[in-house]
Amino acid sequence: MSLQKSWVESANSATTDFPLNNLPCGVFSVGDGDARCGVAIGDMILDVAALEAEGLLRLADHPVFDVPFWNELMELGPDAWADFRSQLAGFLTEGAPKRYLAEDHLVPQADAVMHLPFLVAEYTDFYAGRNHAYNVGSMFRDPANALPPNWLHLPIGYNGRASSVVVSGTDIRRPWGQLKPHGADVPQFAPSRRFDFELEVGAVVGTASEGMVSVAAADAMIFGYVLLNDWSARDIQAWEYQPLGPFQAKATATTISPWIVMRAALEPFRKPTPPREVLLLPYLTEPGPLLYDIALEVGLAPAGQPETVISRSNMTALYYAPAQQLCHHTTSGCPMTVGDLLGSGTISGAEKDSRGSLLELSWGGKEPITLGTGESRSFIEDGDTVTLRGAAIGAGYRIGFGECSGTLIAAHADPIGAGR
Ligand SMILES: O=C(O)/C=C/C(=O)CC(=O)CC(=O)O
Ligand SMILES: [Ca+2]
Ligand SMILES: [Mg+2]
Repeated sequence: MSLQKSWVESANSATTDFPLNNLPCGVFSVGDGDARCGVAIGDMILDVAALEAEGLLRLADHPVFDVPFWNELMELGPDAWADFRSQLAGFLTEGAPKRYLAEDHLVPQADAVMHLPFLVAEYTDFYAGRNHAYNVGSMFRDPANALPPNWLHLPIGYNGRASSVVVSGTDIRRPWGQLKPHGADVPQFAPSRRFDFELEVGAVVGTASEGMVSVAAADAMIFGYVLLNDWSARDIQAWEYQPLGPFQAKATATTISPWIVMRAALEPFRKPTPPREVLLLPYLTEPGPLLYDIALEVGLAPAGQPETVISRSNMTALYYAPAQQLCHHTTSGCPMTVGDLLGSGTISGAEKDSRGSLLELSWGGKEPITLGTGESRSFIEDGDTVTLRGAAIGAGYRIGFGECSGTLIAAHADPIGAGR
């Protein structure tokens, strides 16, 4: 696939995240205006809510963009998603006769504030990166048996909190929690001292299900993907997680990118999951390539300082693809809902500088990393900004997500106003 040219000049650059091939879905506002659905094109946003309101864009017999979230388009299903993309191409392609209709509805991204792009119905986080699972298992448990016995047979997950999901740019407050420092006899209630990020891709479920669905059907249910940072308090996690898994450690916040990249935009970049180490049960086998070649990176910038890229990874390091996770999620008959968000699990590569969390990069704090500024980090410090970026790289173009960024701010001095 090559670059599809647009008359929006900035969309034709090899460095923009948003060429015509992409057309990702976001929600934006300008000044005091209402939040509305828009599509990124180069350094602009096409106001699709305005196009629909003027009768220039029509997807159903009722409006779907009269609300500031994408769930109503998702609900129409995959045929409508494809129809939407082709109607947009009719406005934005180089030489498009309908150019003049779209020109009035372009807004510079620089003037816009981005909001959560969809109503997050429910949020599940998986543990599907083999290197991450191996590393965490080595540190938290037993290096000789780092992978739990079930790990190579099923995608492990836990039910997270949809209410924790925030859009890029939202400050994250360092949480308090119950934790038990190494060597201490009793737990304490204190601000987390080992606050971390997790580099993940989130799958946005666009079609509801009842009963079990196959892996192939699950793949078709996915509307698109976001970058996702599952902020994690490692000290709270290490103390609380047995036997039911993460709870408060991962409930503070989950940051997603402002743009949902639709599945169609990623089709040219499909890649298979890595070779199986043990045969999967038939229901989980991969019917065709289910991952995408998406280069990922993490930047960390101390307050007022330049950023250092501290990790480079790729979505292809996942052992279980989102479609396998979604299929497994439905095995119990669990109904999936439009707007369900599935975190992929932390995507760590095999190399040291491709690890997707500070827990791994600093090996539990034993090997702090050095930033370009000369400072070192074991975990995130107050004022640090962590930014995830990701893009599938084509010939002369890239399909990106925009930045998935958040700044850690100091813990409340006294979270329940009761003194310490
Ligand atoms: O092995 C554990 O105790 C769990 C570790 C995690 O970090 C859970 C998690 O969020 C899964 C992931 O992002 O891969
Ligand atoms: Ca996670
Ligand atoms: Mg979370």
